Amino acid sequence: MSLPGPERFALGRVRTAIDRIDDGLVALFAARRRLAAAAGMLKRRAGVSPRDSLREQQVRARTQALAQRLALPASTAERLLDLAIADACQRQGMAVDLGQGVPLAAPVMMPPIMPSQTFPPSLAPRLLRLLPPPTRVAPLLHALPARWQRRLLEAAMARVLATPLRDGSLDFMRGRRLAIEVSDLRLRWVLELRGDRLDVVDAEPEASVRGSATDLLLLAGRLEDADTLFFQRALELTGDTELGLTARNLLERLPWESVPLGLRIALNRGARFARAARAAHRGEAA
Ligand SMILES: C=C(O[C@@H]1C=C(C(=O)O)C=C[C@H]1O)C(=O)O
Repeated sequence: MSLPGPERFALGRVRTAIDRIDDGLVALFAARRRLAAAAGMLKRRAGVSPRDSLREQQVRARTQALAQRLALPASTAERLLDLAIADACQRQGMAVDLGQGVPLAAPVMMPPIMPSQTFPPSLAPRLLRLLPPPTRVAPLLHALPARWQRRLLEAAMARVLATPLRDGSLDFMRGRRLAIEVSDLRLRWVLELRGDRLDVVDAEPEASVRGSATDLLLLAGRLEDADTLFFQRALELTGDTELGLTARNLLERLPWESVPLGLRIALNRGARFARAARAAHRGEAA
């Protein structure tokens, strides 16, 4: 196909974006399949029928409502759901039939799971192992436009670092560039203090802090301190050590009480969850 230069260039960019979306679709299907396996395991343990046509109707209705909002044709959404539900049924060892032929077993109501109810210890790691590890989530995150990733990170930092940004304890970052690298998610952002906000910039960093998503979450959620993580080589500092160490000290002294409570709880829960999932994947007791 011979296209003039600008069109060829633009088509290349569009196709790269399409490839990312396709990666995201496959990653999402893989994640859905694992969750279906978890649902299957729970239903088996509870002794209820694996097929639940009422739930399937709800799943389809929700998806159609979203498809309509996003101007996706109803027939496309329907075929997507046919595929997803057939895959879930197959994963749970059911005959794949989308309700057109064999009559379905009557749906069985499952007892609601109470918030205080926790999974028995033997079940939790098995369920957690069904979640995709961060390396599998990476293609999904890469499907998000870089601009959105930046905005999310900038908004999160503005909240977490509101107090040090106001009281000047971040002034050492002015004009300096520090990178945060999430190794297993293959993400890297270079941060610079501009005015009264930390911006994600397109430039080479002077220093980098590198760690896995779980270790960085453990640090942010205050479940692990920076020294321990550096000592275990779970966190790595490269480049200008002084800048890196000053940033680390600031993290350590971060007035945690000034971080909004909801965010603190979310970080703490997220970090605990990531730690338990990692332990389950490694086959350790969490
Ligand atoms: C995943 C489940 O198992 C089956 C598959 C469903 C789905 O793919 O959404 C929904 C109901 C069940 O027939 C479930 O019960 O939630």
